[in-house]
Amino acid sequence: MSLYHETASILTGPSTHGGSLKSRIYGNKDLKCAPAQVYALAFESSKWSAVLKEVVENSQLLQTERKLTPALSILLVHDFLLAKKGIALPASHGLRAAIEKHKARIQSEFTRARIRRKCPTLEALKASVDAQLGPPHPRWIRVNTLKSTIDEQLETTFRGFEMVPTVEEVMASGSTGRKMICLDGHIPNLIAASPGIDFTKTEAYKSGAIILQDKASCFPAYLLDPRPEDGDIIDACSAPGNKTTHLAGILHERGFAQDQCIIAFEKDKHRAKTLQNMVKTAGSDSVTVIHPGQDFLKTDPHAPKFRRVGALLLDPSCSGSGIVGRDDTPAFHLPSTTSSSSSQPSVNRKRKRPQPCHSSESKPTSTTTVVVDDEGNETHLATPQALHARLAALAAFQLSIVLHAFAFPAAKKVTYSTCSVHAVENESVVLRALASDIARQRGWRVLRREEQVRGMREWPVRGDLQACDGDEVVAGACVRSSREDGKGVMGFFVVCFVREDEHSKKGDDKDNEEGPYVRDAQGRIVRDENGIPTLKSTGRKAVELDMLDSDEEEGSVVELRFGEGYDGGDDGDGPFERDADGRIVRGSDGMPRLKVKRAKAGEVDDGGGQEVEEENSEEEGDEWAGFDD
Ligand SMILES: C[S@@+](CC[C@H](N)C(=O)[O-])C[C@H]1O[C@@H](n2cnc3c(N)ncnc32)[C@H](O)[C@@H]1O
Repeated sequence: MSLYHETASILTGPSTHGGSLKSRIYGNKDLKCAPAQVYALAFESSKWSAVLKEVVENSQLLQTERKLTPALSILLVHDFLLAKKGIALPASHGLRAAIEKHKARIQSEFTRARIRRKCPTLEALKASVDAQLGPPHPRWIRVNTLKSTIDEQLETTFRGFEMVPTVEEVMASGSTGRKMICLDGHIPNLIAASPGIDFTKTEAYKSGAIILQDKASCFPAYLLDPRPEDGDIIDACSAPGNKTTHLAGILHERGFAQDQCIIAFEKDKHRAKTLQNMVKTAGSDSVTVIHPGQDFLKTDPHAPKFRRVGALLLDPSCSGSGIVGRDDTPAFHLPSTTSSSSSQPSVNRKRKRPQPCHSSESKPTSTTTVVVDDEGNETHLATPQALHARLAALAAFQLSIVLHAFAFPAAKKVTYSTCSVHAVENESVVLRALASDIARQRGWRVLRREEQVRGMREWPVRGDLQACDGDEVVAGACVRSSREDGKGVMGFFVVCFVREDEHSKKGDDKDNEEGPYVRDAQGRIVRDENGIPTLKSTGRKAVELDMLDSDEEEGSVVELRFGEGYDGGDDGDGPFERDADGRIVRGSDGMPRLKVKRAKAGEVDDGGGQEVEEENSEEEGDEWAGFDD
């Protein structure tokens, strides 16, 4: 089979098999031609196909040359007009002859197509066609802090790269061949590198020291802002594990609380294997408990093993509309086989009419909508009804995931994200979740923009106000990104929900965003030799040990490290007094009230101090779930 036949069958074959164009070509063991050659032809012809479609239709090629199919005509005309060496077939070959005998007409139709686009030269037309692809996507690389540091990577993997201040410069370097990087200004430990550079062969990639992860995909773990005092963290929909390992990296930098872990669910057993591999390579297997093949929706939030779950990351399956064309493959436009120039729909998208050179509106207009499943397989939905039904089903599932997360008793923050651009999967799910009974009962609300971690607070693209029913707070809390906004990221959406009782105290006070404890430059809580954190509000330790042990028998001193075995109580609630809702009772300075047996009246004497009260006498053999931040 010739290069043209093989490429045509890839481009017109069922795109629901095998994922992206690149993976369909490189993963195809039956290809006779070199995959790189097939990919180059497929990519370039697709890129030019809107122009070439007009050339083929207006020169009536398909009506006169019956052996040509629409796909073959685009590929052959592409090489005839634009490839340096022309059509890669012997001069006597029937397909080449079928094109070359119409040489004059094809060339004049090509000139007409250029003039219709108001491009004075071929160079201008080429620039216009390239511009339709949008700015090239940078390579986003997250340094895995479990295994390496930014400094180490700058000295090794990125040695020889030019450091520039903006991602725009990095994106532009794709066409110059220069190797540039910039440190991202929003997400810690994230690097943007020049488009097209393959890092999968590097030692750092193979060892898990770097992870190739789009910037937007780093938003959820960063926005969730996991902390030692959050207790266990659930990643509800985990595979392949980008966000699971990101959570681990953030917690590692802050210092995992003892026994604190990430609980990762993945319903699909096959994808769970990928997750297991990724978690292992990233070096986070010791802190991650994977539930392969387990449906998060079937978990019991009230099960004892989840009682310490303080935060959940939800990244459920979605329409994938934000990642269409993630391998930067443009749509493949097919010419009509009838003599009318009104064409059949393109395989992906078609333009309504040619756009002039330098037009800011020269993007193709969608005619069919593509949804991408978790494996990267694409399905083309031709009618608005089909799309509507698909999105409604997805949104119902996504909402159920959010509401299920809201039910975890100790949960105080939840992020919900999709790689969809559709409001029905994004802002609408947020509104429906907020209006739910469980959200109202338990006090769930959105984490307002001004309360978010710095990088997310400063990210400029926010939720759609109209889709939020005009609610500016909700729209501001929602974080969006799109491939078209020139920031080099994929289409994405994320929001964080918090429990009202936990966050209402913080208000707009930026100093409080780090929680109530003093932290060092790395964000780790400052503790004394006993592991006791120091409160910002008082500058004192959160709990004075000596108030516990004065009447204690030797060896029965309560250890107050996060999550560490606490043998001072068997009610599962740890050493502090709790109210009817299970919340730790505090004094006016935020100090938790101890319920340790026989402890003396060990108050904190700064005015707002409280007494350590005598409590349960059966405080043995249970674990303490950590400070309730
Ligand atoms: C968008 S992907 C998650 C990507 C992942 N968070 C990452 O960053 O690498 C959604 C995943 O959720 C899984 N999934 C879907 N429904 C689920 C459920 N009810 N319980 C657990 N996993 C589920 C899918 O199999 C899929 O692997």
